[in-house]
Amino acid sequence: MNPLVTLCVLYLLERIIKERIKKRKKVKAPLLPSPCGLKSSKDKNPRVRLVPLAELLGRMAATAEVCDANSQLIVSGELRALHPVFQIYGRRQVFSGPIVTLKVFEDNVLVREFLEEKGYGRVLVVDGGGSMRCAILGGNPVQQAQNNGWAGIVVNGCIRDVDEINGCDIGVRALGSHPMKANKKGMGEKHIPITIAGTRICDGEWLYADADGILVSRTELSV
Ligand SMILES: O=C([O-])CC(=O)C(=O)O
Ligand SMILES: [Mg+2]
Repeated sequence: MNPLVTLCVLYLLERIIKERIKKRKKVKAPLLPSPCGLKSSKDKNPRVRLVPLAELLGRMAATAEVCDANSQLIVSGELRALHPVFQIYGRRQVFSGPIVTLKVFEDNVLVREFLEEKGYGRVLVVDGGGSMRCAILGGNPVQQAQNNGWAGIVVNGCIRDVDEINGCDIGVRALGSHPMKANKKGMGEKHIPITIAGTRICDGEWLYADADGILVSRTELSV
């Protein structure tokens, strides 16, 4: 073959292969914010993807095992355990996912707003200031969260419609239940660092929950 033709063919082949590799690298899931304290780098930034429940459960080690295998991360503060103050609700006892933080006080408008979004396997962590005077999460938004693919909801406050919530395929943790509803003013702050159950938690960190307790990790843990 003419050397010029050979060169052209090789050049074209190289371009086709490079295009294919580029297409494969594209990830469609949304990019999460970097947890506070982490440099924002694409490599360290966890991406959310839809994970089938079976795969999720298959991959997730028990929180006790995670603690035993990661003493260095505990010493450095990258892995923390929430104080054991939460009651367990919802059908999913074991759940994990990237964290979305929300701070409200006796007001549930922003809680509902978040759970109306697609969840992509995320966990909504709500600092409700520990209020024992009303419920900031009810059965309707939990149903929606289940249908929208949220993995779980952790509430530093109270919930209501417990029977309904216990029928939902999602993990819910809260301090307790209360029959009274919350205000509807829409006050609160999204995606800010919060401190609940003795633990500082940032948006974009990872939460792992099972019957033994709740862990928060700066980054996704390989299990
Ligand atoms: O209405 C409320 O504030 C809470 C509630 O019961 C629900 O959302 O189902
Ligand atoms: Mg209700």
